[in-house]
Amino acid sequence: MSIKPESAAEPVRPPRPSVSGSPLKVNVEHFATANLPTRYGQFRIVAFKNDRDGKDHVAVIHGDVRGKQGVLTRIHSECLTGDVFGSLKCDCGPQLNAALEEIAEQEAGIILYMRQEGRGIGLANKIKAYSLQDGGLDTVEANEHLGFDDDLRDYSISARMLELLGVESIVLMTNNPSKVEGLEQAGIVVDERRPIKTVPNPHNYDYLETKRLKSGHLL
Ligand SMILES: Nc1nc2c(ncn2[C@@H]2O[C@H](COP(=O)(O)OP(=O)(O)OP(=O)(O)O)[C@@H](O)[C@H]2O)c(=O)[nH]1
Ligand SMILES: [Zn+2]
Repeated sequence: MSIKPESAAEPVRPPRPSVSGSPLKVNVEHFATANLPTRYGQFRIVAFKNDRDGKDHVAVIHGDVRGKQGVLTRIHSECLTGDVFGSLKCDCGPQLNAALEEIAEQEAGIILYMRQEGRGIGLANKIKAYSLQDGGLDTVEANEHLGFDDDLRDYSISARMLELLGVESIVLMTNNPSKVEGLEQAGIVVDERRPIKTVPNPHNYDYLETKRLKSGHLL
């Protein structure tokens, strides 16, 4: 039986990107578009294929974004535990809800849902990192203990997706300055960063504090 990286027992290193280096060369293609009525409002969902990570990334779009400037945009990294199961260990679920709500109120806006689970280390490795955090390590130390950098994400695929959607510039909903930097390095015009606020809880307080102190998040 072949074991894919995300289910491997030992950490498997994804290709080293990233934000601080030159943007990766990647071909991204539109694959399919469909209507997506949601409890937040009417969206369209666009699926893309790329030749780099083999993952199906999607854009969830409200209104007409082509040719527009200052399009309100959220680039959300997949978090199965937070987005689907309502985990209180992170702020991902509330951030995704807030972004969908806010974008549905705009004339036009985009959520890129990027399959960069665990800041790029994959689901199984993230759970391994969680088990180390159960033992007292923080989120950065746990990644390092497993032999990964804190953040393996690259924003080249996101940038190509935005180009294919035809947006001229974006307002990015994020607290993470390296996301802005990564997108700009990949050629996207970011007019403005808009903070995305959630209410901390006792389970994610230390995690958010580590992101602020060690990862430079503007919380
Ligand atoms: N490796 C690892 N990944 C985590 C952990 N907690 C959450 N994640 C992942 O982190 C990603 C979200 O990254 P964050 O740093 O919270 O936020 P961000 O997307 O960089 O910044 P914002 O735009 O402000 O939300 C998701 O892919 C989660 O699965 C953890 O303890 N370890
Ligand atoms: Zn999360």
